[in-house]
Amino acid sequence: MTRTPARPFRSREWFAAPGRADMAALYLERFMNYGITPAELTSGKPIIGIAQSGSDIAPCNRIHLETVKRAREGILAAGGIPMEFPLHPIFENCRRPTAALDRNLAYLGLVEILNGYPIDAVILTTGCDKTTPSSLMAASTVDIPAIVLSGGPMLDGWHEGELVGSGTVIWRSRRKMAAGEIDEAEFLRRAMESAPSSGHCNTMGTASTMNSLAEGLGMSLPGCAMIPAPYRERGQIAYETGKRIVDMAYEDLRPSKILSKQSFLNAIKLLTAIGGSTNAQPHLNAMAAHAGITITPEDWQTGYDLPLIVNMQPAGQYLSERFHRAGGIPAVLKLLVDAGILDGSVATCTGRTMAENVADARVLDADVIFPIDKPLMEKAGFLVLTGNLFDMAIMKTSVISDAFRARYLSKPGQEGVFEVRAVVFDGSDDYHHRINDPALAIDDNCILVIRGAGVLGWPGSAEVVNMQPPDALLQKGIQSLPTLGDGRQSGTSDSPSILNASPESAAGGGLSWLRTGDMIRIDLNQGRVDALVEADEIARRKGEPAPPIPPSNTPWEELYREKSGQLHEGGVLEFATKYRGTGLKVPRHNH
Ligand SMILES: CC(C)(O)[C@@H](O)C(=O)O
Repeated sequence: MTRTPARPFRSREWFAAPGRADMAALYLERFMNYGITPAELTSGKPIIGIAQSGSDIAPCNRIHLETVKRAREGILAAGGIPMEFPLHPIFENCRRPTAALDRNLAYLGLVEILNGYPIDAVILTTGCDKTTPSSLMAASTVDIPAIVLSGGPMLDGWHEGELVGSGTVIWRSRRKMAAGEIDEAEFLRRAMESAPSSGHCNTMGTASTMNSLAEGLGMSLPGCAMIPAPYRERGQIAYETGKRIVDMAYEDLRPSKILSKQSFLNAIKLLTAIGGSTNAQPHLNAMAAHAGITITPEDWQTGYDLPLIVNMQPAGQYLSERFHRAGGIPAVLKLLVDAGILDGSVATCTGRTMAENVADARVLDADVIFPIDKPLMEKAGFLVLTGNLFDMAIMKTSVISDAFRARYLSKPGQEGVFEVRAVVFDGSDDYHHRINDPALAIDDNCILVIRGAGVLGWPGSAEVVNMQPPDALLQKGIQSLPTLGDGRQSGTSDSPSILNASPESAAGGGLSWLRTGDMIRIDLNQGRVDALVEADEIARRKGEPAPPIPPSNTPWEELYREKSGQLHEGGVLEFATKYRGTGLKVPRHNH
């Protein structure tokens, strides 16, 4: 039976090359050198790209060297032709000066590949933090049928009978080491045991968050996000994803037909329910911007009033393997749709609505997924903040500890309001160099502030705002101080920082004139953070030299700085957001 695609496949423009038999021959011949026959390429079957994000330097995604084998079989079984190609690698832990540089670079590269080659539809292999947003940003720009295949998290990590989650264990052990409770060898053992298998972070860090949100946006098959990388179901969903993308190619089911304002609002709400990463804020904004959708600070605030229902580190207790067995993202979506919190009518890659996809999903472990009316925490979303130091920053309220609440947020008659003395650091070298300097006299009336950590400053925006207190305070049992910065922090961190402050210091934002010793008033009820500095003094300081930032060290750093916007708008290459649907036109011949 021959199937007629809803829109002629773009690969026909290459391999049938109407009126240009010479070009068709040139396009066809080199694919044969690895065994594809001209008959296959001219048969009218869709060519399905597989954007391979795994490699030795992208270990969180390395599982995709395996998953794509099953994805290829799914593609072939459904009547498509697979063509695998590399995505620029992104490895959050290791990439210096920051992996944020790679998100926009991988985006650019993927756009050019999808646009410039005979690809009719694409599987986006995702895993580590930024592989998901960069791929989805590109899919929106090109707007050919696209589906996310997550690589999945690692198995749960165990150390001496206790769960140890990747990332989270690093920040917790770092504090223990500074307090003199563990040595370096024990630190490494904990880190190693938190990462027991292939896959990305097993906590609700940025990787799990972004893959969960891709599922929540309807861009992956239901259940895809949380299947641990080594599980048999991972190979099975790779096969199903391969089959499904062929159908999507025939149906011409493109990202623009799936992604809507409503689906992004759903994602913001899902983010609260799962206790997801603060990095989701710039990434969701970036994905929306490339899809032609504006997400405002008010839209972000709609997530604040909602409950946390997934009991996963860093906000909760468990890790992803247990969450998967508890029902994973489909079970959470089902609860949220049934409670009327999510709009279940949104489109998804299955061709069905979100509500239809999750109709049969169930919670299988009540210790991990809580009911909406008896959640782990009420009002657990990101608090959106503004003030004289920035236009927008966020605070992840689900990680505020009882000790932090008692110390800062519970002053009788003034709940949620506190004043603290700023100790300002210019980047993390400065922080590490001076944090234990007794001359700074840091105590628990201080807020640690880091600047020069944003898009322009670092460059790229670094995960540095979860600064820990000086060793002397840790040794006295003070686990955290308020922190503020124009950078990001790890999604695996349990620090209730005020972060992603934007515009950043290097763009002339308010943090640029802040001085050590200034008092800062934080009013969580009003959503404000203000330095208590008179207007004429602020004006005087603005005339002084700006805080130092390092020069660009590579050509891309320079170009990235020139073209990227601020974090509250997603930190995207701003000129790029006007390009949408580029794949609907086929570029002219090259010879
Ligand atoms: C653990 C990392 C590297 O910090 C990141 O992956 C995140 O979760 O934000």
